[in-house]
Amino acid sequence: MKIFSAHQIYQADKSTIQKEQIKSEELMERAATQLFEWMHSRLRGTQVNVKLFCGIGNNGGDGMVLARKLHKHDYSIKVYVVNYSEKRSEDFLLNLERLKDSKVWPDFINEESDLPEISPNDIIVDAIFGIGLNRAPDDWVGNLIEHINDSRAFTLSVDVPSGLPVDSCHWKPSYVIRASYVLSFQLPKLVFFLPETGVYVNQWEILDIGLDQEFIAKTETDYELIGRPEVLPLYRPRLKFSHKGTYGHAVIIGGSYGKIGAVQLASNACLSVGSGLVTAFVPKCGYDSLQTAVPEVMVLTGSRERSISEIAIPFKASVVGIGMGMGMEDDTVSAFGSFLKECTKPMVIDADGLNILSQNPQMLNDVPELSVLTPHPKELERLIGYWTSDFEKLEKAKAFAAKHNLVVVIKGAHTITIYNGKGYVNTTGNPGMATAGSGDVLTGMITGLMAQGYSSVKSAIFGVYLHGLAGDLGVSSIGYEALKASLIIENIGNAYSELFRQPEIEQKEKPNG
Ligand SMILES: NC(=O)C1=CN([C@@H]2O[C@H](COP(=O)(O)OP(=O)(O)OC[C@H]3O[C@@H](n4cnc5c(N)ncnc54)[C@H](O)[C@@H]3O)[C@@H](O)[C@H]2O)[C@@H](O)CC1
Ligand SMILES: Nc1ncnc2c1ncn2[C@@H]1O[C@H](COP(=O)(O)OP(=O)(O)O)[C@@H](O)[C@H]1O
Ligand SMILES: [K+]
Repeated sequence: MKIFSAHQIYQADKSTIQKEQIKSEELMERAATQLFEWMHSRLRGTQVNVKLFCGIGNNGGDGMVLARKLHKHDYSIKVYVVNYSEKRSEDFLLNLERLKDSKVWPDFINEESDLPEISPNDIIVDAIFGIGLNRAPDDWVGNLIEHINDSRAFTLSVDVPSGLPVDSCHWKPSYVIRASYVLSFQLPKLVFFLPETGVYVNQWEILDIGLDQEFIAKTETDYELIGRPEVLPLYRPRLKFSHKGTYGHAVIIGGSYGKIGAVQLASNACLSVGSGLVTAFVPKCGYDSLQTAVPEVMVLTGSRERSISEIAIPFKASVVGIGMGMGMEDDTVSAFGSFLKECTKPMVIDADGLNILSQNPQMLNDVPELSVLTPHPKELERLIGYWTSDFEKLEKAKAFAAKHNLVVVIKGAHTITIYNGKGYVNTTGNPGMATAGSGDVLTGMITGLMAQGYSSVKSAIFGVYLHGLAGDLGVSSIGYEALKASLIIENIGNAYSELFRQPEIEQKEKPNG
């Protein structure tokens, strides 16, 4: 699903209004009707106190329409207009009048007003700011937002949590609504998925307000949300008359004394995702344990006992995944540098491979184009330098990837794959995956997909998605805390199956036989 910038959403709005020959107030009515129906289908007339905090722009206008509809259906409501500016939008004013016509009189809150009482049992509708936020709220509005957050009442945000910037603008973390639930119009917003801003969004859902589909389809976006519909077309079915050679021979290079497990996890994951053959290259100390732990993986060793001091692969590998647990001994660094010079095919570089590149940036020139780098945030910072916001991080990562023609996988709760100026935001995975070795598993999976002939960027997007899905299936049986990286590997097969599982409704509708 595409992720639009605020500017693109305004354009989609405009295009819809023009094409359907409707007034903007009708689009607002449509959006707010969706909000109302969402609430009404859940509350079913329950007598709770709904307190609506509405700004003076169109987000506030949505709140006005919602209030009118809730009142019409006999809900107990109280409406507050957060009067932060004189520049009220036309549709806000129109719907303020309509609300008054239906005999609801909002309280106007300004700098001088006392903070309204909120009980933890109230339901708050947050319609103060939407995608129009262009600077941090004034202190008195910020104090009101803090007051709402402190109330611990269930808070339903309209479109976005108020105070959260949709695109890069100045904002203040304490002046953002901590939304229990966000009902966002038509398309998801990038900030829902970034570590700094995503924490304000507990759960979110998209409401289809019928924006111009043709406009949405033809608009190029900087970011895309990757879910099942996006990854299914990437899948390449296994062929009946194929053999193990069809699916490539991957080589996983890494490990050092005490860190052979990283290679074991990566090579096991590489096999489980479908690579035809996998060879691991490790220092001598890793030989016995690897052969015992994963008999399907072939093992080559260097001449040193505890670390890699030279890399020699006596056959043509389809793809190499390198770096996990490898260490940064001087010999290892020079072996890695020489190996990069010899390689021309895209590879996957992780962990110490990335750290070596950070310390020896001239080596970046030898990294084959279209290689996949899989940094976690600390490794990324070593590569691209410090950033002051997630927006800046993404821009720097895009510039870095473009400069070297690489795919950069920024790992995190929502891993983002960067390639060719675009970011692909993953939707699978869970906090149980914040555990030792889960990154090694990902590297193995991406390498294994490349071995089978998937392109670098498709391997990264698909691998990240499957990895998260395998983690989600893993925690479903044992919970977050107990998830170990090896259980992610065990669930790779289930993750593939899950991709093709029919939703239950469709299954029920299938004719018998
Ligand atoms: N296609 C859509 O997505 C639709 C959007 N609508 C609503 O319209 C909203 C956007 O409305 P607006 O553009 O009026 O913007 P907002 O309602 O988000 O903000 C109101 C105005 O306040 C000003 N402002 C920004 N930051 C401020 C600050 N810190 N202090 C004081 N003033 C500030 C801005 O000039 C802005 O236009 C969306 O979030 C959504 O709720 C719906 O009504 C209809 C359809
Ligand atoms: N909170 C989380 N939610 C979803 N996925 C997560 C979370 N924390 C970590 N992960 C995933 O787990 C992996 C961790 O990788 P990494 O930090 O390199 O671990 P390691 O070095 O131990 O292998 C990444 O793929 C990351 O996206
Ligand atoms: K809002």
